[in-house]
Formats: sequence, structure tokens, C-alpha cells
Amino acid sequence: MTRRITSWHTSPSRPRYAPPPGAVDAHCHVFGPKARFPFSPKAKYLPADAGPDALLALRDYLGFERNVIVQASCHGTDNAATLNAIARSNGKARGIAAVDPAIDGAELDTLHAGGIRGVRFNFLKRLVDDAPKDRFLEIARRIAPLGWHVVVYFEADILAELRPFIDALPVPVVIDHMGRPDVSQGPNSPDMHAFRALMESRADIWTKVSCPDRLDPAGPPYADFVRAVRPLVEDYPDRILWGSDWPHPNQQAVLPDDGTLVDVIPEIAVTEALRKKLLVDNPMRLYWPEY
Ligand SMILES: O=C(O)c1cc(C(=O)O)oc(=O)c1
Repeated sequence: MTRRITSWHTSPSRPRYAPPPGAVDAHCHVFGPKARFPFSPKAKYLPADAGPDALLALRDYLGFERNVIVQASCHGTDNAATLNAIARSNGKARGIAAVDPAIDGAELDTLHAGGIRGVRFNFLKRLVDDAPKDRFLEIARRIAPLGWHVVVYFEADILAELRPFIDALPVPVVIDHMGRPDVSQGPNSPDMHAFRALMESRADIWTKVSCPDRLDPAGPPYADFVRAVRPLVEDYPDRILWGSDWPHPNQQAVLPDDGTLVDVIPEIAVTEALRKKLLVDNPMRLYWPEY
């Protein structure tokens, strides 16, 4: 693994849709820069540098004000690159870390001071070697006093197997990219039924209605994604978040145009009130509750 991948569009279009003031991109990442923040020896992909300068410039270009930076799997459990990006944002970014179960209380406090507000549990075999549920539960118990939540990333085919684990989590839960349903099957598919059952199972489960580029292989204007996801936005308006997913880890065949991704927002959230919840009120409640 030597070739470094550029997984993002280097000249995205400017979106036609203008997000409301204070909009939060609640799922994005940084890669490196590698010279200061080397990738994990266990990384499953080796990306080109996509550091805070590029992220903050894109934020402004797309019309957003804040970011939630999710530790990318290529950085393992060393959160230095994510913390560096948060520190560069002038208080306009917070983050989600990946941590080793052995992490001590002082290290958790340092992460909190650096803007971290949760930890991510990644169950994708193509991204991580192992996902020990018992140790994840131990971490979730440890972060509860900090008021953090957990972010869980999985694919639809393991949702049933994961249910007891998710049910046992003692803190709020955010599901990345809706647990990757097959959106081509429409809004009433078995995947969507199972996902809705999860959303119904507790009041403190949220989800990111993100990644049309990953979930809808037909590409722009992502009609299957819009048809499957719009009803979720309408039924769970207070528990949804949106994120660009920049710099789109692992995307290679087709690089998503971030302007086009922003233009999907008014298609899935069809009223101004829904868009304000999705882009401002909900992420602020979860990541900047003091505001
Ligand atoms: O589907 C993916 O490849 C992917 C990877 C990562 C990561 O490497 O952290 O994060 C994501 O949100 C999505």
C-alpha cells in the first residue's frame, strides 16, 4: 500500500442551495497532513493529505459555519490530526474520537478540552481489523460522565446482529449514514424497516442522512437516495444530522462533487423548518449544547 489516494473532487461546484446561517457540517474528516500526523500502521487506505486548511476553505465555500470532525479510520486511535483541525477552527469545530479501551480518565479529559464530544465504533470489516463489542461497551460506560455520545458505523446486513449491543449502550447513539441501507429498494424496504425499528427503539438514537454518493450508485441527482431518505427526515426531524463526508474516504471510481451533495439537502428536507433542524438546531443541541 504505497500509492496515496485523492478521494475528493478538487474543484467542486458551488451549490445552488444556500444553507441557513449557523449551518453545521456534522460529518467530515481530516487526513494528516502525514508529515505531522502519520497514518496508523493498520490503516486500510493511504490517502493524500486533506488537512484543516482545505476543510475550513471548503466549509466557507459551501456556506457552512461549523464542522464536526470524525476521526477517520486511517488514523487509528491517535486523534492528534483531528484535535489539530479542531484547534485550528477558532471554536467552530468539535469532534468524534476513536479510542483504545485502555484510555485513562486524564486522557479523556484532554480530549474533551480539545473539543471531542463522543467516540466512534466502526464495524466495517474493510476499515478495521476487529470491533470488540464488550470493550466498546466498556468505553461507552467510561465516557458517560463526560456527557458524550457514541457514533456507530455499520452496514445494513449486520444490524440485526448488532441490536443487543446498541440496545445496551448507556449514552446517546448516532448512526452513521443510516447504517447504509440499500436505497434502490425504496423507503419501505426491509433495510428501511429494520432501521426504523432501531430509531423507534429508543428516543436518544440519531442518524446522519448523509452519503448519497456511497448509497446511490446511480449517481446525481441521487433520486433513489432522495426517495428513500425524505420520509425518514420527515418522521424523525429532531434526530437527524447532515454531513458532507469530505474528504470521502475510499471514494475512487467517482469523486463526489460537494456542491452537488449540498444540493441534495433541499430534496430530502423539503421545508425551511426541516432544514433548520437538520443543519442548525439538531447539531447544535448535540455538539454545542451550551449555546
Ligand atoms: O465508507 C467508508 O469507507 C468510510 C470510511 C471512513 C473512515 O475511514 O473513517 O469514514 C466514513 O464515514 C466512511
